[in-house]
Amino acid sequence: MPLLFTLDPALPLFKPLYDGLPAEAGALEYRHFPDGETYLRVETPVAGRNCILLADLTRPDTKFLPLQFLAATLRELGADSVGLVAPYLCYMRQDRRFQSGEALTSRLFARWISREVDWLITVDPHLHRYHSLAEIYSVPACALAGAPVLVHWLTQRGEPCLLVGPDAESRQWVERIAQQCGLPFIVGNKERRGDRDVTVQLPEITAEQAALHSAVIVDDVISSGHTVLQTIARLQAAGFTAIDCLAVHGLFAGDARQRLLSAGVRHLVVSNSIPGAAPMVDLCPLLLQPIHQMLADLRHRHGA
Ligand SMILES: O=P(O)(O)OC[C@H]1O[C@H](OP(=O)(O)OP(=O)(O)O)[C@H](O)[C@@H]1O
Repeated sequence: MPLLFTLDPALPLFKPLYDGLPAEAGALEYRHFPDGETYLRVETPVAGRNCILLADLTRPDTKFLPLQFLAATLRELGADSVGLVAPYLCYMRQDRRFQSGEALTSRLFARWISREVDWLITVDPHLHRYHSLAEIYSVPACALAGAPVLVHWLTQRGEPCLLVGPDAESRQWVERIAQQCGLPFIVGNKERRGDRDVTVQLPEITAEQAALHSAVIVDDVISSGHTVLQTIARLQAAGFTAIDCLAVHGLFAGDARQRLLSAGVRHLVVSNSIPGAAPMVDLCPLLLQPIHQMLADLRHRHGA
């Protein structure tokens, strides 16, 4: 049976994964010395075992080094393999040098992760200018689509609505979700001038679409919230009175969540990829089979 480790047992996906895999929970002592450096001790014997690390990679600059220590220590202690389940994969948006001299952090981060683990599973990792994680990750890396759980939420809600993708990139998931739910959709056009400076334009809304009065904005990530705020403003100007927002990853930088609610979002729903206060849809059913598959592939590669 594999061992499931995490540096943060309060992660919303830890217990569902532990219950669903099945796996044995790996015990750790993890704390910080008074100067802030990490102390880590692996308490469960790991020699000859397959280890799965569940990690929250939001604000990765403080979380990545402890994760590296853990992965490297598991290997030093004889683990057969170390796999990473990072439902939200950080450092995917700097996917090219937009200006000369910029650090290509997506590629550098991928190189470091690929050194530490045998495989990676994540959900909707902002594959925009990259088409596959294999372009930057040198270990088997599986990018799952969160769409099925979003479809499930929309289907259960059962309210006719217009689905709205804020930008060209969102077409890939909005179109698929709309087809599966039998709902109409539109896709906007976004111009980003800075971290918190975006403009979203929506195509002309037909009388039939406007008559729905209800819209659901669908996106992969909410960070500063400005993409969604712009989209809300355009929808309100078009007469929509019930606006919901459905996203896979709710980063909610700063006061983004409050700003969205103040702007009039009725339901703000994200997945349990990231701990937070928003209502959540559960990614666990998506993750279980791919984790089994990664472990089976490993056994196959090792000739077991
Ligand atoms: O909440 P926000 O701060 O607005 O960020 C969230 C938005 O950012 C991402 O797209 P991005 O603008 O990075 O698209 P790009 O890949 O085209 O640059 C993402 O797909 C969201 O639409």
